Amino acid sequence: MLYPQSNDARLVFSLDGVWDFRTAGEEDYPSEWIGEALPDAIPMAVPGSYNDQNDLVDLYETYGWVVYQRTFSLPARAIAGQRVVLRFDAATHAADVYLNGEKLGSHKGGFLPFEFDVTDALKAGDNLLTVAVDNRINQSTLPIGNEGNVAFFGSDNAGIPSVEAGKRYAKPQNRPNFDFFNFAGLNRHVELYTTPLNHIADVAFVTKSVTEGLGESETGPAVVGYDVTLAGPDADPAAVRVEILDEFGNVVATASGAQGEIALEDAHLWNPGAAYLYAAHVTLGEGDGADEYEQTFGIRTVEVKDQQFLINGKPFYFKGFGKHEDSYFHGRGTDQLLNVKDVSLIHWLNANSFRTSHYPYAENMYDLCDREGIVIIDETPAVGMSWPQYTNKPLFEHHEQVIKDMISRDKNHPSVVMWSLANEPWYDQGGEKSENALKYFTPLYELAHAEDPQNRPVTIVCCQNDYTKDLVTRTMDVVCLNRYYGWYNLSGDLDAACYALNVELDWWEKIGKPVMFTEYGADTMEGVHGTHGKMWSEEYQRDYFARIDAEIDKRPWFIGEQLWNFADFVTIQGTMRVEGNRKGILTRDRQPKMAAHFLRDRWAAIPNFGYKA
Ligand SMILES: CCCCCC[C@@H]1NC[C@@H](O)[C@H](O)[C@H]1C(=O)O
Repeated sequence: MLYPQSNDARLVFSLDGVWDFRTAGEEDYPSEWIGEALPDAIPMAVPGSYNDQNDLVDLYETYGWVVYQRTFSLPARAIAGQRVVLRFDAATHAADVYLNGEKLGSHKGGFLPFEFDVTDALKAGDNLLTVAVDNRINQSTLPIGNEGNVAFFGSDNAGIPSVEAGKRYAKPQNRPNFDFFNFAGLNRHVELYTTPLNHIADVAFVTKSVTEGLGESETGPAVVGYDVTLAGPDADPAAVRVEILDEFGNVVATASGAQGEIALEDAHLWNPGAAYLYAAHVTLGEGDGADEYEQTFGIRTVEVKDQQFLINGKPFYFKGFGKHEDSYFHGRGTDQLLNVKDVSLIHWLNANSFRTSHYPYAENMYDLCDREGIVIIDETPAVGMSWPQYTNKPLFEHHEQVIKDMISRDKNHPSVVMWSLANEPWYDQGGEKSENALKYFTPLYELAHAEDPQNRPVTIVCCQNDYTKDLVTRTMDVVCLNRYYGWYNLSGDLDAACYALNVELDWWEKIGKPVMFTEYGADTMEGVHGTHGKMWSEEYQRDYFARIDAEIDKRPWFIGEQLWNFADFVTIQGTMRVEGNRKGILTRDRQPKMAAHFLRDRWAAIPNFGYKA
């Protein structure tokens, strides 16, 4: 799905700003709100989660529907004869969309874009846009919500009559089976855009070959494949032209036709830490009615081979973290200033990568990472899964759609090097053997490979299950481990933690796949210290990474360290969370804890390539 773009053939009208807003409740929203002005509305900024934007109404505890509304008008001369499309970069978690009282449609899933052709639904003058958004999560949504139970890390004394009576009495509420606050609403940009009737519907770029071994500033022959998808009553593939522009805007190659291959003699490769972006200027037809779209792309290859993760044929070492889209006031809302600041902090830390834990992030961040040479593991919102899900067919079908939509949206980003199907699906306990999980995830693994024109590696991020019984993780292209030796187990004892880690790594060595950490860490309250740093102190977090890293350095097939987390972030309230999860090496307002300085020095000495070669 192409991102909206203004150019000689297209216009974009942003609908960001302050909308009208009402909470509606868990059952439904009043039908009279659909086509009339919202009564007693409060202001609500878009993009942004609604949860933190108002202190008169407790929006933190909202459960069910809220309704956003605004009017807009478009210049008739600007849209005459054009398609007009209404696009939501995301609406969390489900949305019903109405224009001038007529339902345009609905969308399920809170982290990927969806759009409606509104060409025939628009009227002259003011148009009334009403969007109902439902924040409920359950056993059939991604992410997973508990039903009639407690949230992940929630506290309980099940079975005690009074406690059970209290749980029955409690008002209906979301019980996330995941460890981040369920920020919701129109978290991302909303826009209208135009295209000609015959238009470019999608473009895909694939690096077919490069000159391997090129130094980061060297050039050499490369071949790029392209595929332009058209739409419209008489869109003609023979009318497609492609110009490839280098970073200075010089045309370095041209092609015609909707599909083909382009050979570049002096190609600059996209490398971690040394990004090089080309722009493909795609046109359909000429003169009035012509369409055009400019798509950036990078020339690079990605491959798993001999227990190494190769980018442009060189063994890459992941240095970085899991992150969240999470910030004061904005909640999970797109905050491009924070994206720019976080990228600067990734550079300051001498890191080179992150995982989009635990959902696809806003496109703006991937664009930034493309130009800054930061590597991304792109993850679906499948977090909190367990044995009830592996036989849930409607959920499986939703999961398939999410994978297709995520790959369709992100396929051209050179920064994206691997797809993560899920975070920490739970396998054992409860009697579920992971055979059901294997039957659930194997088709999704194959789907991700099939959907991706670049056929990137596919993984699943595994939780601290019994790895000897985990039939799924070992089938992935890369073994991604979330491990907390010295925190959730062997707590405070880093000697025992390192011993246990090595027992497990000895086991993985026999599996013969590349292995990396996608989570490891310790909750840390900034300002808590000790000469013999105990848990929650800054010294303990630093010592934790120093000791664990010394162990993984001994394993040549251990290809990366993405710790948990880049920064502190908000979760549900609970006995194990102090204003959220404190495993950040930065505070939520992005100030470094002691471990950040340790890691900055460690990572300065670890090259992007060849660390273990
Ligand atoms: C036994 C519990 C295992 C929890 C594994 C650790 C969790 N992984 C997923 C993340 O979203 C959580 O924030 C992290 C944690 O709790 O800090």
